[in-house]
Amino acid sequence: MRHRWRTQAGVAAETAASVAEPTTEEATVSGDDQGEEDVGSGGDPEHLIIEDEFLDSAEELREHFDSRFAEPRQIRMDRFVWDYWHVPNQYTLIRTPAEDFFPRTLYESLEDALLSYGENKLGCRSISPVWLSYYVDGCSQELHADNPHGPWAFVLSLTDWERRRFSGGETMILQPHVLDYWRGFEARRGMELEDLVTQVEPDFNRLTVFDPRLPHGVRPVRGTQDPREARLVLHGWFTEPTPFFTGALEEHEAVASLNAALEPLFEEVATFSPSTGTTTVRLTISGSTGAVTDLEWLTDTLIEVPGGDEPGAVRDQVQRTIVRHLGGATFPTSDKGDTYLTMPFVFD
Ligand SMILES: O=C(O)CCC(=O)C(=O)O
Ligand SMILES: [Fe+2]
Repeated sequence: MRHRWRTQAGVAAETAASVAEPTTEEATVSGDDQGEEDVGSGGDPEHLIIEDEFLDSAEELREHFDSRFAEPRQIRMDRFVWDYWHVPNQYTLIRTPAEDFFPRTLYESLEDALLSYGENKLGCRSISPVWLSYYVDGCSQELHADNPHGPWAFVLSLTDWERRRFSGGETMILQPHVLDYWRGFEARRGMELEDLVTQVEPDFNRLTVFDPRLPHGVRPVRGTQDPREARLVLHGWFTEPTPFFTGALEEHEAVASLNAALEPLFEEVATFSPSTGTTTVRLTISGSTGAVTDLEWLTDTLIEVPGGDEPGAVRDQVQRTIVRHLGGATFPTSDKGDTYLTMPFVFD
């Protein structure tokens, strides 16, 4: 769920909206009262984002993979690039670095698309090296959490899911309520797999982006031994959450104003009960006034660490504080137009 907040000047960020998710709610604020009743990203944290039809070159990547396996009897040096990765009772799959496997321009089309998605939607400026992995009969990933890897994991499927001849292969992600099991426990209600894990089918060209702190895995694949019929995915992590400017102002022109707003913001947030996760907002900075005219919540995985002084309050406090300090910031003006700042806040 994404909400949007606007200053009184109320200039709609139509250009920003074209690169951002559609918003579901807006709140107009007036004067000094910054509409604080309505400012949050709203609701619960969001741990899963699905983008279908992600990549223009997905078919070409798939064709390249198929061509390398087209003649099983033919010995070519480029066959010998695969790592059979087996950690007993944990990971079994066949993988290779995507950068080495694909022709350069094709790989760059993938990398460019992931990098610009990470910057625009998540505030992450980098990606880990991308793996290309296939899953034949017996392959799976048991539940695990990739905590140090980055705020978001991604899986881009090149699997011909509609025509698959295997079972399993869904990405499974533990549902957040399972990690807080006793709070919502209902003694009379049974639970099965679908109540405990979210399963995401790797449709062809679907980008699944998820919070890798949640225990997750890949359901065991059964039924094919042929790589051309396998579950086939590109996967890795979005990393380096840092501010990202597009539009009129260059980073070096805006960074002093940003830091002036961030300093008191961080001081205030440091007094709150601990929380963990990443919240990313996008600001629209008016070229003519230097004021912030729009603040949009892009992603939000913030979880309150249990045991704090004021249970349930921290997400709200953090969001209000971000809005108050960043919404009130003033940047240099620019006759080149507006500037958009994607700003991730990492709490750990
Ligand atoms: O392929 C997937 O669906 C998940 C991949 C994953 O969790 C990982 O590589 O760590
Ligand atoms: Fe993982």
